[in-house]
Amino acid sequence: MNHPNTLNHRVIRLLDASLNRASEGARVVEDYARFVLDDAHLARLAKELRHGIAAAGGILPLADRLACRDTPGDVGTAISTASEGQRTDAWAVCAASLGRLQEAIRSLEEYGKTIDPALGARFERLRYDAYTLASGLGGTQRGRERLGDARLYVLIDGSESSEAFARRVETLCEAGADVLQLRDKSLDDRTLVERARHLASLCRRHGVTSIINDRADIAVAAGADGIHVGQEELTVADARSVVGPGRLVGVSTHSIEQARTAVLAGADYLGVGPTFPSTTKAFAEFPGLDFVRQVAAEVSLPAFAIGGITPANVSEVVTAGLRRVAVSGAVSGASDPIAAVESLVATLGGQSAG
Ligand SMILES: Cc1ncc(COP(=O)(O)OP(=O)(O)O)c(N)n1
Ligand SMILES: Cc1ncsc1CCOP(=O)(O)O
Ligand SMILES: [Mg+2]
Repeated sequence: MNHPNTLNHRVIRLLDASLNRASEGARVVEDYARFVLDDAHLARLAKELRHGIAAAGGILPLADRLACRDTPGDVGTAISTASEGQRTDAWAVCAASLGRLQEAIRSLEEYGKTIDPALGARFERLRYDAYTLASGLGGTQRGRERLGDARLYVLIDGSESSEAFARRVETLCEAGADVLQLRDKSLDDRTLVERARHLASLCRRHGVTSIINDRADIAVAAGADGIHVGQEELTVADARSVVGPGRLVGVSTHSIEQARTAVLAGADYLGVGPTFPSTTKAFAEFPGLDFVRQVAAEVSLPAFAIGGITPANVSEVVTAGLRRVAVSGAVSGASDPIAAVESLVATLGGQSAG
């Protein structure tokens, strides 16, 4: 390995500038996650990345870096582009910094190899960490923009007929549901896609989000807004490869580790549960309200608590920190589904959904 003092001082100068760029970029990203999103998970990852960059750069003593620094003589300080001065909002600032961060780490990786191949490999790993962070932030941003203040998410089956299904969808849209999911494991594919088309067009008319459970192909064929996948089904990447960037991909999660993984995979929202015993689906384990509290404490991606939630217990979910819930039995099994929707919406209302 070359000792830094024996290196061409111009390479040290370049590495010094890239280290500054990378750690400053990571700080700008960390500030967005921390202060704009209130997202402890992504802020922690950005901070860890910043520290990883500083630790890898520690191979160059600060005294050597400063000795080689020549800001007044830097020909690049006078070069600027019009787009650098224009940032429409805080996300545009964060997105630009994510790009700069990745570029700076790439420069550190390539020129770092001239000091020690292991340094190049270290920055390569940090570059992948930066890509993963970007995916988590991008998904979080997209999910928050697409789902806004959506609070009540209702899962429905395909009903006994097309007409009954359309009536049910209309009723739930008018009553105040924000998201409707077609979840029917018994219908044949032709009937499923026919119901899914009804769902997509009626929801679009009412400004309600339409989701298809499990089936990315049917979501695309029907023109629905998105797909929901479980832990044993398509991964976010595989679902995304089918539905594209314009549709939502939601993921069921049952632990905080699964929630963190789904965020970094670029999910647009999370299902968080099961919260309570459900009459719709049997479960061996219940992460319950503790899991709701964990997600609320560190994830800013839209997260819907699910499982056994009713008008009678929904306030416990709100107290635990989530104002978004997904329900099935509480609405479909109610003698008065409209009243059930209205009661849930009333309890979930108030401050921002987060
Ligand atoms: C919003 C929402 N959350 C969780 C689920 C459950 O999905 P999954 O774990 O894949 O189980 P099935 O619904 O496929 O039985 C969901 N559908 N929606
Ligand atoms: C599909 C699913 N996944 C977790 S809970 C659940 C069922 C939700 O239905 P209910 O609100 O009736 O418990
Ligand atoms: Mg599923």
